Amino acid sequence: MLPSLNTPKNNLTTPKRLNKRIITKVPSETPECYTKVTVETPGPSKSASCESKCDELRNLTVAVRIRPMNSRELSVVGSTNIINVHNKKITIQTATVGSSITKLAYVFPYDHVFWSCNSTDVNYSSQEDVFSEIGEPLLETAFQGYNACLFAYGQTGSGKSYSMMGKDSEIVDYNNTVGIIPRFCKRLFDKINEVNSQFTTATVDISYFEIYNEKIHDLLPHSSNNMRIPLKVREHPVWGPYVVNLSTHTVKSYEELKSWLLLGNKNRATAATVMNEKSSRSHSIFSIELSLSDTNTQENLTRRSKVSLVDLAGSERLGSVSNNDDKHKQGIFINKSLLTLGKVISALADHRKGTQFVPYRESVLTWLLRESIGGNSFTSMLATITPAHIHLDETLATLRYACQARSIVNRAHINEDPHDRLIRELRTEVKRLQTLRQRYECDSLSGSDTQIDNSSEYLQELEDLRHKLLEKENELDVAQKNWENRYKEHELQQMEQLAQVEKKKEELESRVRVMSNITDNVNLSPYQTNFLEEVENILTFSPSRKQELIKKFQLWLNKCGCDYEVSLNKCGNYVNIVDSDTLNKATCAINEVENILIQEDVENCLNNLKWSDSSISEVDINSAMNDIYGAAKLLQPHINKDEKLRLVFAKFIKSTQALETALCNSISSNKSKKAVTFRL
Ligand SMILES: Nc1ncnc2c1ncn2[C@@H]1O[C@H](COP(=O)(O)OP(=O)(O)OP(=O)(O)O)[C@@H](O)[C@H]1O
Repeated sequence: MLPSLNTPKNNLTTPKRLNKRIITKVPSETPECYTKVTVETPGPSKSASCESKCDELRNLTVAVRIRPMNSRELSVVGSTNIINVHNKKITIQTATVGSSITKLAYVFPYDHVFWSCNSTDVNYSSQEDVFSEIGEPLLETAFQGYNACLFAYGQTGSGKSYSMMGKDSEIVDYNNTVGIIPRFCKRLFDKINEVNSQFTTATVDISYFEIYNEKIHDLLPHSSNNMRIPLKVREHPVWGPYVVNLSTHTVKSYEELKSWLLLGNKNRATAATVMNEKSSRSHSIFSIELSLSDTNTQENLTRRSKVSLVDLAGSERLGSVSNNDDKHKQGIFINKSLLTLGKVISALADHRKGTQFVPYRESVLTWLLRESIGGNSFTSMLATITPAHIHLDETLATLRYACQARSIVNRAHINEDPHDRLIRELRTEVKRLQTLRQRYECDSLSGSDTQIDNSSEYLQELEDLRHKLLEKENELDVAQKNWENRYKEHELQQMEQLAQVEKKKEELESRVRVMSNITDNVNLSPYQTNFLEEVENILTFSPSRKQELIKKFQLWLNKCGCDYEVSLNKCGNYVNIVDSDTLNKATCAINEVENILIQEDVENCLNNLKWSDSSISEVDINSAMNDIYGAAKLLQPHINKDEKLRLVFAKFIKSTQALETALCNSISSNKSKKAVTFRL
């Protein structure tokens, strides 16, 4: 059942804070048997005074659309149209109550009323009329950087989907009967193309999902299987509630967006057939995120806005759904979102209670639409009704609901970086002061204006103005400089990060290149830290070149009078050097030997060596360990088959690695530099 909203019975009192009392006088020709019922609601307080400099307060804009009677309604005996529309007001004349001849007339004022019953009527509202009245203003606000939301509410079959979407076949050709969503998207791209010429870059991201039985389903999932997985809602500390893992798609044209829209509608329809009447029981939310960057200015100011276009589930009253107890309970569950929406609207509309608790989190729908209803958004509601007398109760409920929603005040602000905002505001202020100063100066020069004299008061005023302008210009200058510094700092950080990434990339590329070239007979120790140097050596030098270098090195050493024996290590990347007198050992990389061109190079190379008196060298350890790892690798496929062996094998590898580290550490602690003096 719908929430019990304050029913406009007799002279109902509604929020006083925002509006004057609207008393509709009963016209003199109205028969006395009609009791006039007046519903008092606030008119839209456009651009109401702002508490915060950057927030704009605005009431929810509420529109009502009346669809034509359908064949079922027309076929009812005595079928009558109970609705009259006059001057943005809807009057409902009820049937005779009981045995008395008293009739009731309910009057509801709205921001817009669309009479769509007969296309031949002069005041008939077409799809385009509806869009231009309630869709177009939201598009404008989205371009200014405000969030916007439009939701359609009404009884099942009252025309919500017709108004919001229209038929898919019509969307394909974009004919006159397409609904608000395709129109909004088409105009969005038309407008982007217009503003693009003014140095603005725009990005459009869309998402489309539905809520059924409190579960969220993505209608545009990356994989069709994902549609079945219900998604969760989380709360971001800054951006508020959002759907986790909801797919978003960046679109560059209306044509591209149209295909996503059609796919989403198809997915919704497919689910509807599977889940029995799902369409009228599910809420669908189509979201557009618009990002506009002003590339004309140095600061590249960016504004972002989110537009939510919502087709709510049909608001069936439970009494009309079923008398069966189980179905009744099911109905309560299905309508939970609408019940909570009613509570939320009631709480927000009731300003008398001040900042009372608003139960947003009682349903997924209200939680997700928190910012749209009573938050940072310009929001419109489209209530749809049928004029048929058989749906009087439903229609009255919808109209009361809509009437109450008019009292909700949203506080919206342009979504931009606070610094961008400061610069924008200062620019506007400077512009205003400049115009003011120019006007004063012109008036003063022409001296024609009798209003202005050259009295000291006037001169003082002009001086104050100049002073204020100078102050604001300085403030703007500082703000822009701060911005520039911040931008430079950020750019520097990015460059550093980029350099690190490049370095990593180079290293990885080198590894990939090396790995793809390494032959099977080259074993690399998993503990080698100078991996690249090691493998570069393997790749750069052919075996014959290495032998050549060893010979050349030996000759240099002999020539310098060093009694050292040199040989290549097993892997072919290091040169083993053994002092023939002491048997101390040292190693150097093969590329160091290649760099030796003159005697001084030999001296440098030998002086950098670390000598070890241990009987084994680091190279010996590496080579021996490589043999162990090689053997282990051969055994691994057999070991992998047995769980116990795998465990033992893992322990073995771990302790082997520990041994390798310990051996290497013990050598390096024994290493010492040795000054080499040549006996020339
Ligand atoms: N303004 C209108 N002009 C002509 N036909 C309309 C209008 N509004 C609705 N209809 C027709 O009424 C029928 C029901 O409309 P629609 O499906 O939009 O209702 P609904 O409120 O979305 O229903 P539900 O809640 O079950 O999804 C459709 O056949 C639609 O074409």
